[in-house]
Amino acid sequence: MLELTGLTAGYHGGTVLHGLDLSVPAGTVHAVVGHNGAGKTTLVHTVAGLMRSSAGTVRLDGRDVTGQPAHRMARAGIGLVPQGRRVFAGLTVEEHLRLSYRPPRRGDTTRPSVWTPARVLELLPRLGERRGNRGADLSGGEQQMLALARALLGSPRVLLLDEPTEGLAPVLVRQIDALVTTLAAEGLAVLLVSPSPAQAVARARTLTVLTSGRMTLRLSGEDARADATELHAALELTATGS
Ligand SMILES: Nc1ncnc2c1ncn2[C@@H]1O[C@H](COP(=O)(O)OP(=O)(O)OP(=O)(O)O)[C@@H](O)[C@H]1O
Repeated sequence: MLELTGLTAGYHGGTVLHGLDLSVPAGTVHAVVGHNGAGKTTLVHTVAGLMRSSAGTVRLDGRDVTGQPAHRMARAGIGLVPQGRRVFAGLTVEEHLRLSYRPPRRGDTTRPSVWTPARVLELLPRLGERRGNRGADLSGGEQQMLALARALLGSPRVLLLDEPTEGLAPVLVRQIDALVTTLAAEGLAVLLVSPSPAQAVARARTLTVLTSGRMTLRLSGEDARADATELHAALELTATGS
């Protein structure tokens, strides 16, 4: 379970994220939807320990991990799939997997799942076919799979997905969506940030609309699937979306 209370963060003394409260129970997807610049990446980076919050708390399965640096957040069980994938151009798939593999500490039985490179390749067989290829030679979809593989190899409790389908063809978007559902069913708490209400509505137990760093709407995925009018209004979209 990931719990954020009053989370506040920004850059150079300015505030971008204004006191966000949000919780993601294990085994569920919480989608944060908002336009470019709404603060989605700031949120993800703050939770992942890549930026410091100026107020508020981050709790992981009840434990306060606020203000821990990124490597400790990763150790504590936060897996980040960053926007833009961030794979190393010169390293092969196999090298990425080897370098990213961080088994849980001995005796830590609290992870929803333990991921080894072999298990990751079972989930993402395309990476196995491309294991000798360098990051630069992979397609966008393959790079996205590799970014996901890297996060899983820390056997996380929480998965932070920052616009995981950005720039991908519809068939790959569907594959990523299906993977998100599979991973949540494994017991991971998934925080998915997306500019696309369609993707969020399809998968999420709960949705939050973020506008200029503030929550402007929260609703259940079930309600949004039945009637997305309120969601679209919060995003200032027409009922047909755009
Ligand atoms: N490194 C930075 N230094 C200063 N301001 C920043 C920095 N990164 C982001 N911002 C500002 O913070 C605000 C929120 O940006 P953020 O990247 O979190 O939004 P986002 O919702 O993820 O948008 P996008 O979909 O474009 O990634 C924007 O006004 C942006 O200009």
